[in-house]
Amino acid sequence: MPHLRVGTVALVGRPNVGKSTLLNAMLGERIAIVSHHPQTTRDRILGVLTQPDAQFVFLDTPGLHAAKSKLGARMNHEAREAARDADVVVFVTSVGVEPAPGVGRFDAALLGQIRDASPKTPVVLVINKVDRVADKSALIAVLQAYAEAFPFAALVPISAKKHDGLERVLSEVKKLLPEDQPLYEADTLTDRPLRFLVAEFVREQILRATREEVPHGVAVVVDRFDESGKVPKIELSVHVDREGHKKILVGKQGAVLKEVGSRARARVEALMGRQVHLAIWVRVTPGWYESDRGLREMGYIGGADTTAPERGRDSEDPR
Ligand SMILES: Nc1nc2c(ncn2[C@@H]2O[C@H](COP(=O)(O)OP(=O)(O)OP(=O)(O)O)[C@@H](O)[C@H]2O)c(=O)[nH]1
Repeated sequence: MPHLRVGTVALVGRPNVGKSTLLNAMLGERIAIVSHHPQTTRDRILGVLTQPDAQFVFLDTPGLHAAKSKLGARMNHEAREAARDADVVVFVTSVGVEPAPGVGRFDAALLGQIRDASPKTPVVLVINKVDRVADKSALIAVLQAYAEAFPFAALVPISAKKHDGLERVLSEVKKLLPEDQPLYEADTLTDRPLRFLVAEFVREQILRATREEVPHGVAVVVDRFDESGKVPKIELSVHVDREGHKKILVGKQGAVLKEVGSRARARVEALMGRQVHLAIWVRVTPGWYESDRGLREMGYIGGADTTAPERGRDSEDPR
């Protein structure tokens, strides 16, 4: 039997550098949610890629950032843990149209944290969004600066969006994985329960449909997942921080929520390969992300199950 390279790979980096886009591109399926808002990813999402000679088990971590709330502290913790647990860390950074020729202060701090948390774990640097750079020679100074700042196992410029350089990322990571038996069946894509993905798909569409002020206070919870009928019925609550956010999210005559619902439904149907019915309620739950209770109820503490405990329906907007 041929030896397989098998192991866990943590994708780590600042918010919004393109970690979820990279994961989705490598997997060829859209699991992690993507939006233009920083801190879109709040949980570690496991995606599995099986090749004839390797199995990559990816952890997509929330972007590391300065903690401003309990939720932020939780995300930092998750990300550091992922780096510590993984066989290989892929450190993702991104460049602007005119790349600054050094290592950003924040990246330098993060790399220090990774080295402290897991000094022996090999780290591959991925410089994403190079499609934005017209003069590619500007990347040389960036690569040099990063190479001097940290003992990376490899440095790979890519464009996750355009699927450029992905094979090279995979081949560099593969070299660093231990030899082992596969951890998952070859057709496994993720270990996340379907209900988690459904809640994430709805949250993704909300982030896309709303502006700056709404997204950080949004949590989506599956209240009921009923597969007994011909068409599965999924009921979800969207928790927002303020009455004003609810107004924005619902939109004039429910137009925004309707759009969110039908786009999310299309993704769920594509994933499940069948028709589904989504019912979404918007509820005002001020400051849920500031208390342990709130985080637990939204599924951010104590497992990834996004099913809510029973609670009163305080503010409803059935679609
Ligand atoms: N131009 C360009 N944009 C990209 C590329 N990769 C990702 N983006 C964009 O960057 C934004 C952030 O991408 P995400 O994949 O959500 O970033 P992330 O690092 O997972 O973000 P967090 O969830 O906040 O940690 C989105 O608007 C993407 O479309 C790329 O290769 N080129």
